[in-house]
Amino acid sequence: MVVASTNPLKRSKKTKAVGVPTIDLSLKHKHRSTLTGLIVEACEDFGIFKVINHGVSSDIISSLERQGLDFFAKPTPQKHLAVGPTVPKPFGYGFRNIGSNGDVGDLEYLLLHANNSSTHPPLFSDAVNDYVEAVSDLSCSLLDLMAEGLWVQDKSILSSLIRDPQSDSLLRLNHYPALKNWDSFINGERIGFGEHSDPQILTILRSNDIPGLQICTPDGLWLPVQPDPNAFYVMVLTNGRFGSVKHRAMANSSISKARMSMIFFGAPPLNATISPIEEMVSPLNPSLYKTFTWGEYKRAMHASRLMLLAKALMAYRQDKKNNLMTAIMEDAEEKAIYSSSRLDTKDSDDHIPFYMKMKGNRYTSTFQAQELTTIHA
Ligand SMILES: O=C(O)CCC(=O)C(=O)O
Ligand SMILES: [Fe+2]
Repeated sequence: MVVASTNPLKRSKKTKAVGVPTIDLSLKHKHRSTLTGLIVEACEDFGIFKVINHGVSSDIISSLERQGLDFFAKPTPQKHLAVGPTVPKPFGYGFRNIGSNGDVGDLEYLLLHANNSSTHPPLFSDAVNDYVEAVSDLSCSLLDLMAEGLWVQDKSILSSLIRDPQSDSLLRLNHYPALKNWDSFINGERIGFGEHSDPQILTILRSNDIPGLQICTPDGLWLPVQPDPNAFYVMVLTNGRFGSVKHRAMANSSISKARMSMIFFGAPPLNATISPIEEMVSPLNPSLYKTFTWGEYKRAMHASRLMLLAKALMAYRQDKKNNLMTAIMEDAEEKAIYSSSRLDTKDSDDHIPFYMKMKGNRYTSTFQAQELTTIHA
């Protein structure tokens, strides 16, 4: 099955070409084996591909897009209210706005549990459900094709995890507001969503026509991905053979239009055991990871992140005068060097949104200092 890969992506020389491979799903019936081969190649060489003729109705996509944009256009208190006070963290509405001196540009988002409608904004729950159903089906078709391409005996071994009613799949809407004026662009490129690899089985991303998404090549070069509102971008991972590509999103550089991306993360149920697909393991290609459940994996990621953030907060408090948080920390286990970045001057001490980069596992996150204090106490 699937596990996160910390290995660099395995790519051949031919992947130097700029551009992401396109997978035409209309070939599914007549040219199936060609298609499965192309999907496997795209996963191995790029870690990302674009899907066209995917069969998801444009009405379903535009309905969620319209409702999402209406939601983000509301004043902030109403956005919090619209998702409801009972929604447990981390679901609901979040924002990241760390000001003009910070490393991160404007981003706000809505994070929903795909299978738990209590996390869906009641105002557009139907649009969310329709979209989730359509992209889950697409994910399952792609995973079945992938399994076929890998000559895995049980073709539905991956898709059955997503189909499971208990699957831990998520839906995220990211909103990158338009620039207020060209002056806000004087600092050049700003990062809207820092570099990371998604940990789930697969990611299905769709954005409107405003650019922003970038992927990282094995040489460390950032390549912009051309936005295509009629297509989906797919990232997949499994036992180091397919590495989910490292990516980031730049803050919006359009003065007239917001960028909105809608991202489905297909994940197993929390209690599902995560181990490599049997056919992928051999004496020459042993399992890279010990077996654990998806829930255990998520908890471990969360714990290491919290530890890091607690340290960063303490460093920030010690070095508040110049408002620059330079917390360089060594993680005892991983010996990874982490660096963090600047904080907003405008927020109060107890409520500091901050952003940091962990070089060790390339995870970028924004947390509220308030939450941290509680956790740390
Ligand atoms: O908004 C985007 O285009 C990318 C966001 C992303 O990578 C994520 O939400 O995991
Ligand atoms: Fe991502």
